[in-house]
Amino acid sequence: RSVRRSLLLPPSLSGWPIVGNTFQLPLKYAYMFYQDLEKKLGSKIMYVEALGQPFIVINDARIASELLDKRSAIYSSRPRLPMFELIGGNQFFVLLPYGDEWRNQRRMFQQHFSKRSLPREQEKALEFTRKALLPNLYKTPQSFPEHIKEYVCGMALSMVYGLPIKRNHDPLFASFDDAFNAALVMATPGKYLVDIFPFLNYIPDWVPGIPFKRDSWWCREKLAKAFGEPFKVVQKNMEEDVASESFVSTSLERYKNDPDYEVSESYIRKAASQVYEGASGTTVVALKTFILAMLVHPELQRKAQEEVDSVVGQDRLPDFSQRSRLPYLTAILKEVLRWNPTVPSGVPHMTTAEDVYEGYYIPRGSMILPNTYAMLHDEEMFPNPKVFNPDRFIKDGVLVEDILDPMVTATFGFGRRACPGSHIALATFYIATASILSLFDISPELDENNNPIEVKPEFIDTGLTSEPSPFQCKFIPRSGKDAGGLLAGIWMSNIFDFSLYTEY
Ligand code: HEM
Repeated sequence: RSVRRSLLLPPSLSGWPIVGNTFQLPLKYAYMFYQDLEKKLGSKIMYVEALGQPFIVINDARIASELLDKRSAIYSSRPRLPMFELIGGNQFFVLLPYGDEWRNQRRMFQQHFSKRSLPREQEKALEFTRKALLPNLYKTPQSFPEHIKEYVCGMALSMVYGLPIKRNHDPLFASFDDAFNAALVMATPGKYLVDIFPFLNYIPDWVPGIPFKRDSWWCREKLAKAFGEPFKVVQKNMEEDVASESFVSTSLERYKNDPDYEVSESYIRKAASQVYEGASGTTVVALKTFILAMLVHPELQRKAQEEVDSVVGQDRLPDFSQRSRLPYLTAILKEVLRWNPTVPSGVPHMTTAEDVYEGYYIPRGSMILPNTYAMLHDEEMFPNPKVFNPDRFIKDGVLVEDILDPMVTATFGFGRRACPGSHIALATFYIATASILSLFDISPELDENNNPIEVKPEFIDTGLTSEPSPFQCKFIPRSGKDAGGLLAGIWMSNIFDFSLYTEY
């Protein structure tokens, strides 16, 4: 029996019969629209409805935590995206509904990528920073967006499959990118009628000329090939006893005596694809936002460089031992995550039972949108939220505690679905940024008359992330530092495994 009785839904826009608010809701920059809507409705929890689907929008971190953290037993499912399921997108457990398959894949992920084993991932991040990111920025700085992407994706692939990755243009990147781009285009909500009318899914496969079926087979094959091939290589390497430690090899070993081995193997293969997907776009966006912030605020860049130099010194590169002694850099990284929230609309959750919150009725099957952008741009908590100002997070050289911390709250989601890779993301974010600041000045590119090209920070809503609009800049080795010598020292050292950059 419903608890609804005479309860009201959260404040809402008035809509039309049947279609509800469908035509009032924007497809792009929805997080800004909902931030404005909060002012109109005077509430940080709101209700909208599109074609019968209820949405609860939450603009406040406390409310999000009350519901998604504290009542996570009923707030942890995901909405179904029929086209995404057809192309095999449900192999990414980020999109699986709450249930056993999701639980099993997430458990496998957390067994390998636990906080306890962070030092292993830190070592990998350090290695890729020093042997891929920094040399690439040194040699061809103008291609920095490509270097950042290859750095993050290479590291993710190495963590997952343990296969050697080339420093540039590894064939695995192309195959994964190709599959992902195809999947992203197809999964754009509303591109195919099946997303709006899921019953179309029941048209038998033999009926000719159904575009969504044809396209979905094509894309499914691409995804299966991209994720299947490296998985098979790891299995072969394990048989020959030459596999490196990775998520796939350790998980296959862990479950080898499982009576349901075949099921576990398929979960491991699917969960592996998730790491690449989870890590790549998000971490790349955070790093690009950092570069943009440093470019347009040279005075803050200088201050952070001074701090890094004073702790790390002139003749070596940063490592993880200095992390806690760099509070100003930490404040900058918090501000980067706040200024341009990486996943501004959050990833939607779905309720599996009806609920009541502060007298408002929350229907079962509601899509819950934790509006990260609104939480991190709350004017009361963060005055002038559009201004990049790391001083919000630090006072007299000490990190302040009575402020919402974007490294802990909102950025990485909520409750049982919160990002299980946040510790790896933050470690990568730290080591990449500290190393860049230590070795390079990020400065404006010059035009044909040798005048600095002015860059205005702008961000594009890609559907999932908020990506800085393309911009140019230069990475100039810092004066007084022997950047080339420091990098050469790393290449000569035998601490690192050079096979990392052999051909795949
Ligand atoms: C700056 C970097 C990153 C950001 C901002 C980010 C953010 C997020 C967010 C917002 C979610 C959804 C949380 C929710 O539903 O409440 C998520 C889920 C997830 N992330 Fe991340 N993430 C980042 C990096 C990573 C990395 C490096 C990995 C892997 C090593 C990763 C793996 C995952 C996985 C597996 C999920 C799915 C969790 C589930 O549905 O149970 N993420 N992430």
